[in-house]
Formats: sequence, structure tokens, C-alpha cells
Amino acid sequence: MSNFGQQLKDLQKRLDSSKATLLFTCGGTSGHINPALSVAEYIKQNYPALQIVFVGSPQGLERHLVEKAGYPFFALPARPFHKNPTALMRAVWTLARSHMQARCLIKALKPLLVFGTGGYVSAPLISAAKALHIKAALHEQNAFPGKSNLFLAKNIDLVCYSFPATAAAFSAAKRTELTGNPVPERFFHQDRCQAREELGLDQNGKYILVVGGSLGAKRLNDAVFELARRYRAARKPLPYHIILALGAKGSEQYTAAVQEYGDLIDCRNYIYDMEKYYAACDWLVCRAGALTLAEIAATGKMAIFVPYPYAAHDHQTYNARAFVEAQAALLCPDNELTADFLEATWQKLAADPQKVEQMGKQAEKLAFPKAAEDIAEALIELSGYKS
Ligand SMILES: CC(=O)N[C@H]1[C@@H](OP(=O)(O)OP(=O)(O)OC[C@H]2O[C@@H](n3ccc(=O)[nH]c3=O)[C@H](O)[C@@H]2O)O[C@H](CO)[C@@H](O)[C@@H]1O
Repeated sequence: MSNFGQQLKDLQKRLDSSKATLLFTCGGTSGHINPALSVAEYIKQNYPALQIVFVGSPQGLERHLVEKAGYPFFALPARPFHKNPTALMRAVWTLARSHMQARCLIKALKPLLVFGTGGYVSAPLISAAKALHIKAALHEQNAFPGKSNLFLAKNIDLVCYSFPATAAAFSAAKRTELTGNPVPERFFHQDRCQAREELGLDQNGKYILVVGGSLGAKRLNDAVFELARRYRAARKPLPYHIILALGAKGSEQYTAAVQEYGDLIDCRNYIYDMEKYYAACDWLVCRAGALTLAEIAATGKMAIFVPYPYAAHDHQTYNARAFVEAQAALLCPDNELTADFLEATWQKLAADPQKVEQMGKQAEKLAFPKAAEDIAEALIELSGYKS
């Protein structure tokens, strides 16, 4: 039996035939997976007669996170497109195979709808759903939609989007809804004093959280270590605390720096309770991934965004601008983020705590506390499901 056939057989054994099924796609970063999981969680709790199957690519982080959250995962053989002609041909062939397998999967499971939240499998699955006249919906996390979502949105039943300015891009969809990006409830109920106490931090200290998205950011890490090097050379302690999340990818390359400057900088490979760190810090220096922005809004913090310059269509700059225009954040282009910049900003912001607080309050106004519920309810309505 083929790998596809075996996977399908295993999945069917696991599914409850008395329940209706929804198919969700998910991508390979936390920014893609977390929103889909939040929506799935809402549906699981409020619509127990429905079951959700996640579809993703076999190589990414998604299988691990989805299975850890207790949902079935089905892998389709999708790959990214490359400029290299051989890799491109392979990607086109894989896409075609993936589309055929998506059709078989849909015919076998008869889902009420297919919901695309990103990832390489979104295109084959949504296009297969459209071809088979199954209801289809998308969620766009970023302020500037990717090519794939723009293409798939044509004539789709529903697009949920996250930044007001994105609406116009989806005019070819049958219906659009501004829902925001889902953030777990716990992010909305944090208290700074309590968070500092729980994390063992000084109630009167100044804390700057530096975080480069789920994978980390070399530019941010290097600027922080350069700052530490200067203070060490001057034999002075830093006048503020820096908590640096090095990132899940590549933290080994900083082992020597962590050993050398670990007494000046609080270094972590990956932070698992981000909500507490957001709450405890005075402000952040971070990439402008969609989920990071949504979480910052939920915790009402001021941030200095350093958009990842190689993100598709520079979408992180568009994300950041939405906050900068609302006077909720500052923007620093990647090539200007240096130790000097960190030092100068520290001096400016430490002298103006009201500004920091005011920007945090502006950020709070950009939060979407009901995003998961709004997306889930829009999907349920679209699916025609009656409880
Ligand atoms: C490099 C790139 O193209 N990244 C994209 C990717 O997001 P990517 O996953 O890189 O970044 P996001 O900001 O969207 O999400 C990061 C997530 O990781 C969590 N986190 C991070 C560090 C840590 O130590 N602990 C931790 O839990 C954050 O709390 C957040 O939930 O998909 C997002 C959504 O489409 C896009 O906006 C980003 O541009």
C-alpha cells in the first residue's frame, strides 16, 4: 500500500465516524501554527460533535506541534518553490501530486469545509476543495498577503484577515471578515508585578526583552552581545537588564558568547511562557512577525520593531507600520539595529517613561481578544453545521 493509502487508513481508524470533519492546513512556523490551533481549540470546546484534521508538509515543525496538541495530522508532499530549475521542476511535480492526493483525501473524509492558515499545503488543499465544490476559507495573518493567499482568495467563500488595511487585497473573495490573529487567553490577563515575582525579577529594575521570532534573529543577538562586549571592556555593569531569546534555530553558535557574557545578559534559547516575559519587561526589541504583534497588543507593550528584511514581500515592515502609524511602536530597519542604536534608545526611553506607557496603551487598542472565536464562528456558519 502507498504511503498515502496507509496514512489515510490510519487516519480513518482514528476518526470518529459519527462526527463531521473540518480540514485545517498549517504552516511550518509558530506564526502559522498557533492561530490555527487556537481556532481548533475553540471549536473542540464549543462544538464537540465536530473533529478537526490538520494537513501539513512532512518536513516542518507542524507535525510535532499539532500532534502535541492532540489533533490528527495528515502529511501531503508539498515543497517551497526555488529559482533553481531542477528544484523548481521538482516543486511543480510535488504540487501536482499534492493536489491529486488532496482531492482523494477530501473525497474520503467528506469534510464540511477546508480552512487554510498557511503553509505549502494550503494551495493544493484549497484548490482541490474548490474543484470539488467544498466550502473553503482562508486566514491571512499578515498586513501584506502572500502571493499564494491572493491567488487562492479569488472566488473563495471566506477570507478572515488581521489588519484593517488588508481588506482591499481580498476584494475577489465572496466574503471577508476582519478577525485579527488569535492569541491565547492567558496573554490578556498578565500583571507586571506578579510576572516579575514569578520570574524572580527585580520589581524596580528596567528590563528590555529582545526576541527575534520563533527562530531567533542573528542581527538582534549580535547587537546585544556587542553591547555586552563594550560594557565588559569598560568594566561597567549594564544600567538595565536585557533578556535575550536567542531562538530555537542556531542557538549553538552563541555558546561561547553566552559563556562570556552570561553574567551581563540573561540569555535563553527559547522562552516557553512568553506572556510572562512580555508582561514583566518595560519594552521589547523584536522582529515583526504577525503573532508577535498580536501578543504585544494583547499584553499592551511598547516595542521597537526590526522587521526581518527577507520576509516575502517585506511583509514584516507592513505589519510593523500598522503599529507605528497607531503610535504603538517604533520601527528600526534591520541594517540600523546596532549596539549604538540599543544604547541610544535606552537613554531616550528611560528618560520618558510616560511615552513608553502611552505607546503600550496604544498597542492594547490594536488587540483582537475574540479573534479565535470570531474565526471559528465564521467557519461554523460557512460550514452550514447546526448543533
Ligand atoms: C521569518 C518569517 O517569515 N516569519 C513569519 C512567520 O512567523 P514566525 O513564527 O517566525 O513569527 P511570529 O512572530 O508570527 O510568531 C512567533 C511566535 O513564537 C513565539 N516565541 C518566540 C520566541 C521564543 O523564545 N518563544 C516563543 O514562544 C512567540 O510568542 C510567537 O507566538 O509567520 C508569521 C505569520 O504568517 C509571519 O508574520 C512572519 O513574518
